[in-house]
Amino acid sequence: MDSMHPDPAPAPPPSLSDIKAQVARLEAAHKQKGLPLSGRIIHVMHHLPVEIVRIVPAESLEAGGILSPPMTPEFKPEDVEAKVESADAKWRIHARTAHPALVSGIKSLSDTHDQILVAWTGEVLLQPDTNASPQPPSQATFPSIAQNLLAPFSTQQETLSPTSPSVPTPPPDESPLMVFGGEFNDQEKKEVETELERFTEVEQKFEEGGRLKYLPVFLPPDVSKGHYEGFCKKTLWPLFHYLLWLDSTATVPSPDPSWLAYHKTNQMFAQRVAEVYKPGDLIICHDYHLLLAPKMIREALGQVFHPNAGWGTAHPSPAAHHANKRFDWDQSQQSTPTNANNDKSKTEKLGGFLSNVGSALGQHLSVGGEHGATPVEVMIGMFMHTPWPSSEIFRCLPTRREILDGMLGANLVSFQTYSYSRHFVSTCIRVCGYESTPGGVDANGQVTAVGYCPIGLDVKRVIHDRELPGVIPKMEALRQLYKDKKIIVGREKLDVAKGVYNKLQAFEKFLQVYPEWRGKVVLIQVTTPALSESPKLERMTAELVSHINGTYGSLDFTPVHHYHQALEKDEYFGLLSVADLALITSLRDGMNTTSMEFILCQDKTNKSPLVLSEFMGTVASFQSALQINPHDLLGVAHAINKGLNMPQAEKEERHQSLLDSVNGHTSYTWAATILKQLLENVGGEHTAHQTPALDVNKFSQAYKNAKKRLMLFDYDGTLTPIVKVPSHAVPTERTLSAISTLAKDPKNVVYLISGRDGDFLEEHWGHVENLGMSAEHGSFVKQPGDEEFTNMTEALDMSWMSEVEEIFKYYTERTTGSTIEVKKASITWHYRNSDPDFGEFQCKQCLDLLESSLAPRRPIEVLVGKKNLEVRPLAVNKGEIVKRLMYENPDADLIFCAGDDKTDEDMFRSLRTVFPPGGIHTNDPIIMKPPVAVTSALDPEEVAELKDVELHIRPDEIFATTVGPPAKKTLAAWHVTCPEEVVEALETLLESQ
Ligand SMILES: O=P(O)(O)OC[C@H]1O[C@H](O[C@H]2O[C@H](CO)[C@@H](O)[C@H](O)[C@H]2O)[C@H](O)[C@@H](O)[C@@H]1O
Repeated sequence: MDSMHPDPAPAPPPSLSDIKAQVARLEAAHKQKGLPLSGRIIHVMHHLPVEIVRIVPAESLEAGGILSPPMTPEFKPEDVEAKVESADAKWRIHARTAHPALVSGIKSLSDTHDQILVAWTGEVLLQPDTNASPQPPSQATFPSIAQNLLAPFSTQQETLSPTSPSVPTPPPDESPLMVFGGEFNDQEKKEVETELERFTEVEQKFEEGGRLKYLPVFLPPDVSKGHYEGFCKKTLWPLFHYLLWLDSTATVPSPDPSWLAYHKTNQMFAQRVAEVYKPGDLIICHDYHLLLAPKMIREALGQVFHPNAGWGTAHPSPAAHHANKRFDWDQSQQSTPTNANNDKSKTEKLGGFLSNVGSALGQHLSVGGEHGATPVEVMIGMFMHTPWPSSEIFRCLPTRREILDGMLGANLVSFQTYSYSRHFVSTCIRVCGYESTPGGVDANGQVTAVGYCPIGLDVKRVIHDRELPGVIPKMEALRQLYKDKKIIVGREKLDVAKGVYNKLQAFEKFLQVYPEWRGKVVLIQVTTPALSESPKLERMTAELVSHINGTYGSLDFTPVHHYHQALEKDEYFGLLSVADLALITSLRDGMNTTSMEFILCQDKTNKSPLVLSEFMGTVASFQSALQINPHDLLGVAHAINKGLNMPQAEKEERHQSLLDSVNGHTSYTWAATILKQLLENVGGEHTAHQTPALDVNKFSQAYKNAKKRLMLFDYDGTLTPIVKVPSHAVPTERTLSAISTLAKDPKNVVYLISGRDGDFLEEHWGHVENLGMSAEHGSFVKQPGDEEFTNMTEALDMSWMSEVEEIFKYYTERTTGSTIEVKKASITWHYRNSDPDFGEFQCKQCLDLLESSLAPRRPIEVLVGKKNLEVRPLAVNKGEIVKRLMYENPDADLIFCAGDDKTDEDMFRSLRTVFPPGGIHTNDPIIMKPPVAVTSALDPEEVAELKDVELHIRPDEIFATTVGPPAKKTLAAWHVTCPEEVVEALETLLESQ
């Protein structure tokens, strides 16, 4: 390895067939366990891999109106001021080169799955119908490198080249294209949908595999512009590429209109997904354009999110039931037009159907199918194609929380590299206070798995392109042109993050420190315009090129050839094939496909070395490249020299290892792996089991019917939200009032069962009449009406407290912000206010120490709480207190018990374990023996006098309720999402009596 980077080299990749077999096994296992997978995947990505052209009669374009210039910089607005008058539009669809790795990856899953691709139409181009048949683009339109050789920096129109070797791609007409700047009416939307269906039918005839349907999202132009050119390119892109401070425009206005467009776009995508979703579909959202989509899709599908507790299911309404008739693939296939005559009616049917479902979605939507059926888990994956920055960078984003919560709506978030995934986890911990667990990011009990898998090339396509008949002549021409010279090649967008300027500086340094190479090496640098054109960067680049050429060139020799234009395929692959070295110096890049294409092209020729920036996703897989820090110009110069002098045997060895990596991590293996990762993270214990929302009506009815009720409440996180400082967690008036009213009712026995000490409980709850309290996890109990707490630990050895306190002190001194809460019979170490990562790390260390050194020889139990570690006597816990209360109140015919954290699970367990294993089959009472919490405080003689009691309660009269998301692992039978909902449920209950 030539440099340091944080990513481990990936293990040799499994073959595509192995991954696909794993996918099939996972799907079969899920189905067997009752998860009804539909066999469909809905992909959600920014724009369709097509270009939509609207053909309008030439005479219908006239000055002024609704057109706007396309994003290509060479377009002049004055050329395109025109408007459309005729409704008689026709459409033409072309394949387009957009994200070929992603698109080929998606397509490769069509052999096993029916797929839908939900994406924006892209800018729709307008073309006057001159009745002229389309002309293939002539060579003259795009001057070749050879023709351009001595031309200075120039700007040329970018070519659109087909993505697939076999798909028919009508060449662009030479008549000028303009962008349709208006909104689509319903008729036009239907027409575009029909054309897309027709296009995909044709496309699929040429491609292997199954069906992939394109479902366009029609964004109003101001929304699509604000979304992409605005928030995506001006805010997210610089942020994710560490360019925040390089561009003064990164200062975000407030409110940021581009954020509103981003939000709106994600919402429109989510609604479009909801229109076609069927229970059992897998949904995969792609890239930074759609970070809010996972959460919004859940919302559009009727799941509700609570910031403190994750996802729950919205209560379905009759409208929802009606709307739950889903878009059916086969039905839509039947209505796929087969000839021009029946196109219209059938497409109208489809369009009408979609818009009906869409409007119903505007109200409520249940994802569970028929009423009463168990809702099918909504399964969402998200893949980030760009880098993910350090949390220190990400936290500058004003909308950071919304973005993270949006992404965490997914079951899985996956990245290109391990280090991006690590940054993401750390960001969730630092920005949101969520926790990192072995399963992923835990957002209050809702776990999102975090993975990584580098994307690769569509190797078949590149091999095909590399062997196009036009490539060899281009290679020969280039060799002839640069006879006796070494060729260094680079091809990037002219975007600061791509590091072209640094590359030129490093090349200059190389010529400075290795004078022997002067006149013997050329750098052919091709750049394509970035969307956010930076005239400053263009100018600086041009100036530096002139400077290098002026300094190191001569009348008949130019060391740097810079072409700011798109290349013809032949030229591009020819150039990659003949090069003696590829130089890629990105300052930050999610992945980089040029380096992979270079490796594939070199397989047929020189096996030339690759000099690669260590700040790119690719680098982890390319250990055999000459890895460089692009900021270290001298280091890059040395690497160039090393590469140019490399012995052939070493070149071949390095090349083989790079080639193995390219062949092992293709776009196909990537897509199959993402699918596998998603399947590994759905239908599990956490996600498949959804604890139902507390049925308040049922609860109220049972409460009304009951003659005696046990009402048991945990405190922190149940009756009051978790806050930073423990002493600030005080009850609200509403909470006090609800609990006081319950406690006043003679039919009720009401207890707080808390980890807090008696003093705290007394201070805030002591005035509530008839309220029982259990403090410090059952170490102290105060019966309703009593004045004092009884110490249940009196007889216990408590000498361990000072030892624990010593250990906690050690960690407190070393963990800024952490504190110790010493109670009477237990002790808590809090790290909520410490650095989140470090606090968690220290907590794990401390836990290890306590469990390995103290717990085996002392009568203690160590509990991991909410950003705390607690140690309490082994003999007491909240579960024992619950048993004691059941024993003391055997005639109770309703029990409500609410809690939020792990210690409260002891209560829920006790409520279950009093019933015989295998359930109750008769009306016979349940015999309960005196529990430890009763016997431990008594002499043996007193114990002997105690009797078993008969309980008459039935499981459905017990409302064990956890506070947290439905997917939380719990023994409770019901859930509410937050403390406010506990109080609301009590208020509803009291009002209904
Ligand atoms: O059994 P509980 O009533 O839920 O009490 C458990 C512990 O809660 C308190 O700590 C937790 O809540 C604090 C206030 O919201 C929060 O700052 C802290 O991070 C949480 O861990 C309390 O301080 C402990 O003594 C209790 O044992």
